[in-house]
Amino acid sequence: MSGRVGKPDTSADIELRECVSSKLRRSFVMIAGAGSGKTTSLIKAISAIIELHGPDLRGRRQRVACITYTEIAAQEIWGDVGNSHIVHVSTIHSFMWMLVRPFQSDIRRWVSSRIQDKIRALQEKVYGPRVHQRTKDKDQRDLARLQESLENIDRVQSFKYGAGSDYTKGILGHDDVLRCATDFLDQRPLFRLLLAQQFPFVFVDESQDTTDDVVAALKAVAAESQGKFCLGFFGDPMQQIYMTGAGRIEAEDGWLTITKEENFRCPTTVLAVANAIRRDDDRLEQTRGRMSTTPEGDEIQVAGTARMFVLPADERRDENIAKVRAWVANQNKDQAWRDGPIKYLVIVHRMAARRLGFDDLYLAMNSKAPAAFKDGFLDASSWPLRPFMALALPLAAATIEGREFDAMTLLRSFSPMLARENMPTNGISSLLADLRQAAAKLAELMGPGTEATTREVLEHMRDSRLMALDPRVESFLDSGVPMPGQQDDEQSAQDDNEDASIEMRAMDAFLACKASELWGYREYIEELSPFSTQQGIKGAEFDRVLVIADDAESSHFQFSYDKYFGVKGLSPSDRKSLDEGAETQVERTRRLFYVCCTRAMKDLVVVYFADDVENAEQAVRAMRLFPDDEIFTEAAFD
Ligand SMILES: Nc1ncnc2c1ncn2[C@@H]1O[C@H](COP(=O)(O)OP(=O)(O)OP(=O)(O)O)[C@@H](O)[C@H]1O
Repeated sequence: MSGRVGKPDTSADIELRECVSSKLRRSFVMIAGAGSGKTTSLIKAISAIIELHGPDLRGRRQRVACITYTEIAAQEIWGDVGNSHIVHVSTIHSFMWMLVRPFQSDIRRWVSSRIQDKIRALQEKVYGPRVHQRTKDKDQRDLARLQESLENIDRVQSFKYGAGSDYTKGILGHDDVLRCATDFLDQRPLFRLLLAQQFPFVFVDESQDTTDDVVAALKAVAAESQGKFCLGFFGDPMQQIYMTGAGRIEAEDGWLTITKEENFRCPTTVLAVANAIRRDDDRLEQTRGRMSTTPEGDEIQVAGTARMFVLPADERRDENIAKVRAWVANQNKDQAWRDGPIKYLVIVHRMAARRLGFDDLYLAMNSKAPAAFKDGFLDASSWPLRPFMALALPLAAATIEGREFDAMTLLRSFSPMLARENMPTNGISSLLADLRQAAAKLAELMGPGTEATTREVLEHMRDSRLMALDPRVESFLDSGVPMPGQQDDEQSAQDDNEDASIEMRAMDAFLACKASELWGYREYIEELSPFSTQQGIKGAEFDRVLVIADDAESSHFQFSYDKYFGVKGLSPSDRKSLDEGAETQVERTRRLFYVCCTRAMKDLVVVYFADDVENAEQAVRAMRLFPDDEIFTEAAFD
């Protein structure tokens, strides 16, 4: 077990232990700031449950459910609780799928009605005057496909959860799984009872980004099984990153609200910045800060450093970042700042994309692309990317590196040719030879430095049946390469605000990208590069953090550092949002900035690239987030 279980108890840990140990179990909400040890408390509570109720739970074949945000976090927490089989740690999607999976005939009914809804939506769709015929043709093909799926749904033997929904093949995608499970929980008392009986303890980490529907569904379970079921949400509304997140979750009657005052992660200088950022939001103020132990055994506060640079948003960005690093290395007498491991947090990938060679891919999936593409680009979950992440890249790598066993394992998982129902009784060796040849061709197409496009790779995967593609991908492959003038132009896509046109434009750009760009993208996504997205570092911590605030290098509609720092005024649409009581880019950027700054365990440097440095410097000083003498411009390098 890692050190988290062994951390000293806080008063919150004691309250939590009471919730889980008493005969009448109590649900709770733990709301606390960054680095306050929420995940640590969660792990300690699970360990307490194993200790107190382990044999009882085993006897009744019951388990503790712990829901986390990513598979990586799930593995870490499971390791922290000693890989105990009484604990089921997973993402919300995997958890929900585990619950619904046994109810295959109910799933079939649900899928039928979902297809009918989609058919109705397409039939009732009204097109703007500028939408191109190609978009309408694509919708007609999608409609025909859905109608065919509906006719064939009874032939599906069993439904599975997979990447990208494909109903005819019995695959439910991420969205479907959540919708299906929350519908079941909402409409079926028996389903709620079953959840409570199988999992008398359900804990949700990073609960601020759990959707309202999931929160409501779990609360409904708790309401019906009071005393026997313990539901716990661990979260911080200030760390909500996704627009679909529930934010602050309110405790219900009889629930306990647990708070934690301290921050155990950040040194005092960084903690002061964190508290200042929150001053403009919920005013939560954390105490203590990171401690270290002297050789004499005394605990002392770690000061660390927190600095901000305002630099010109010009072509010298890279050069200036190198200067900042060298300057901090000298000031801190810490060589690592010059050439050692530091973590760059970039708002979106543009900056990383340029440096890692996936600029076209970045533009296709971000510039004027549908919101779902942009969001899904951040964690590689968007459907056009999935065939590459799941199969094309790992299979090409295994083939190039001669890892036969890995290549075969991938083919077994993905190729419909090797599915049990398609296996020939004889002639397997020629089938395998065909697949090997197809894998070799894929490696050739994907190889670094080749000119093949993502379209060519996807067509090859489809034609050689290396993988059953998502029908949405197939639909775009079938639409063919746009002829000059055939593409819905940017302006018309925007004017009509037509999702279908925007999606088609983005897909045309995506399918024209060089497939080899995906290697750099994967390196980035898998955190093999020093860059991380500001959205992707939930729960993480690093010694040295460099946050890059740069609106020009991003095209993300959700965030604007210029507006947050007060350099740019609110737009009419921001004002409209404010009038309607909705949030603006300012609140969202503030939360993102908070998450970033609070990852630092030692040193924090924020570099803000601004068009008008003088004006930006004044605005930043006026915000009083950093002490006056810790805000610098290029003059510091002289
Ligand atoms: N009781 C404690 N005593 C000392 N250190 C602790 C304690 N609880 C947590 N820590 C340390 O504080 C750091 C932050 O803990 P943890 O990741 O659990 O916080 P968190 O609230 O989940 O953070 P965030 O919301 O920012 O992701 C970790 O390095 C952890 O080891």
